[in-house]
Amino acid sequence: MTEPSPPSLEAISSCVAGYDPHDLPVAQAREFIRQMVPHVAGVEMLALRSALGRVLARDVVSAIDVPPQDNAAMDGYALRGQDLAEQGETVLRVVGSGLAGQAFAGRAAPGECVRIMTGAVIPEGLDTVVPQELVRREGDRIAIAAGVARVGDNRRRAGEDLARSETALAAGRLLRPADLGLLASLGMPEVPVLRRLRVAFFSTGNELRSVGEALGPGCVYDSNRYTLWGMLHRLGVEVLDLGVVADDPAALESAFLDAAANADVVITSGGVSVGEADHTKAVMSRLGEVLFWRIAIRPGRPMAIGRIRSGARQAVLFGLPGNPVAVMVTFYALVRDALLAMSGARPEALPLARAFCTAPIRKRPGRTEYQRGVVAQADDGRLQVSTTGAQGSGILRSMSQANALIVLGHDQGDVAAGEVVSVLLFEGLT
Ligand SMILES: Nc1nc2c(c(=O)[nH]1)N[C@H]1C(S)=C(S)[C@@H](COP(=O)(O)OP(=O)(O)OC[C@H]3O[C@@H](n4cnc5c(N)ncnc54)[C@H](O)[C@@H]3O)O[C@H]1N2
Ligand code: MOO
Repeated sequence: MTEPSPPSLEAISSCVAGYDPHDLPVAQAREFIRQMVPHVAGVEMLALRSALGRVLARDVVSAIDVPPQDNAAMDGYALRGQDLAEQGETVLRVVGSGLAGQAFAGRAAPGECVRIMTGAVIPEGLDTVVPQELVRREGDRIAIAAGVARVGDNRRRAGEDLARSETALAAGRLLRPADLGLLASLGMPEVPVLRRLRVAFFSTGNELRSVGEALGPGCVYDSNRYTLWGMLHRLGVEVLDLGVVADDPAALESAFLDAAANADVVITSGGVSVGEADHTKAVMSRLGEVLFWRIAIRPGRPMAIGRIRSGARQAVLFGLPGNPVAVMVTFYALVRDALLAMSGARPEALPLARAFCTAPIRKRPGRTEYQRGVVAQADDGRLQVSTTGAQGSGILRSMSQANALIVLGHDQGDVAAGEVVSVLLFEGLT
């Protein structure tokens, strides 16, 4: 059997309404990429802790009730709700006690109750737990005032967290700390996850020097491999750093072939604009099916997208612009979700918060802008945002100082002080 060949880039572009490679709105670029990227196959079983940040390969269905039995939510006394008097005091005899992991073995008759601790199984026939703070104890009796307890209080039901046969987590879930705990609560020592996506990356440009090297005249240090490494690492993909590649056709070709032979995705930075010195675009085109877009985005206008072949293998290519902020913005706006989808994860839209601007922002309609912002809580409790200052796409400091991206939509014009905008917060709890 042969694998069906993926649709050509031309076929995909004809399916994306409003596709214009010379001025491509971000939404259309994202839709194109969504249709283009294949998904990894291959499942491995991992010990629970090793599965953090990995993609669940199959639905996990609970084989047990969690909790397995009705149990107490408070330290106090388990009783029959029916015994609670509507008026006056209810007086009950204490006939034993139940601890978590050591249930009360006897039976409590009407008019009797059992001392119980949080997590202990509620004895048969009893249905209500009254916290000890609400009870007056005298010898082997307790007295409860009318109205302080109702039938069913503080009873945690069997299966109320997860019922047997219920889907606990669906395939495609990117496993977070709570998920590891949930799987552990089902007693699962191992979990099936998809293999990690392999992403190779390198920087192009003769002016680039690696950290630790001396800077010659006209040279700059290569920062893109560090931001890219960080963003990829956080996504949980396997990263393959192929270094800095000189702007030389043979060196570029060998780097692309190496990358495509060993990875599912190749990400480069630099050499995708209109400059004369660059061989990058020519080599990309020779080795695969590659489009050179001009996206209606700022920063990050030029970008190469396509597929590169190495023998029988084919890798998806993202040729990001060289400017350091453009690399990060295009990664978050266009590449991140694609890598998650390729990894088999169900895409979850990044949460956009709303904040008011402390100062006006200039914005031209007809492109999506991602300005670097600092979000803080204003005195009235609302979120406010201000830009980090100069927004040039070579000013990486703006990204480092920011704690959010201010996302100004395609049709948005100038923003007035006090106007509310969308912000993409960098840090979350997950
Ligand atoms: N005439 C035009 N010039 C430019 C255009 C345009 O449309 N017409 N677009 C500009 C935009 S927007 C961008 S973005 C850049 C993208 O150019 P390239 O992708 O070809 O990138 P380079 O020219 O190689 O580099 C741009 C800039 O970034 C620095 N750089 C590159 N790689 C790294 C790295 N790994 N670490 C740190 N800095 C890096 C490089 O030194 C350049 O300064 O083109 C504009 N020009
Ligand atoms: O699109 Mo470029 O990234 O602004 O400099």
